[in-house]
Amino acid sequence: MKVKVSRKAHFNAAHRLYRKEWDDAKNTEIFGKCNNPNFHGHNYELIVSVTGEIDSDTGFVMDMKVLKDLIKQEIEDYLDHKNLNIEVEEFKNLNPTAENIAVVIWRKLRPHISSSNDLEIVLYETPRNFVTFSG
Ligand SMILES: Nc1nc2c(c(=O)[nH]1)N=C([C@H](O)[C@H](O)COP(=O)(O)OP(=O)(O)OP(=O)(O)O)CN2
Ligand SMILES: [Zn+2]
Repeated sequence: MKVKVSRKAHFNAAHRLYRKEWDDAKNTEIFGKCNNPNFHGHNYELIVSVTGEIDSDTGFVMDMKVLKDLIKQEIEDYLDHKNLNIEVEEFKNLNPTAENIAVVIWRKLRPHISSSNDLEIVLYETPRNFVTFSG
């Protein structure tokens, strides 16, 4: 019997969507206002879910306090109030789209989650735009 436990978190970050290899006309055609060279910010909302068997001793799939601390250390401290394109190594050569940010978050958390549990990332870039990644 598997159960999914989830923790919400948030961070604020700035980004610009563009490809260095494309000229400004092409970048504006594809990315529109998101190609503004002055960057813009989002209040990202993150839902991290871990699915697995309930431990018969603790009653936990995973201790939510441990999950909370893990998200703070690995994600919030790493991304909050950052310019993703400039300050975050993974995005120096990778467009910081919601899809790519979700994959980066999954890769940073996965080594810390029990291999017998599944990990899912839901990332809201705006209240109406969100992506889901499960590895
Ligand atoms: N597949 C993706 N498409 C877009 C992404 C993305 O990460 N993946 N990102 C953007 C922009 O960064 C931004 O998220 C779009 O903002 P906007 O279109 O203004 O979205 P809103 O939800 O604020 O728009 P409403 O009109 O208020 O619904 C673009 N595309
Ligand atoms: Zn944006």
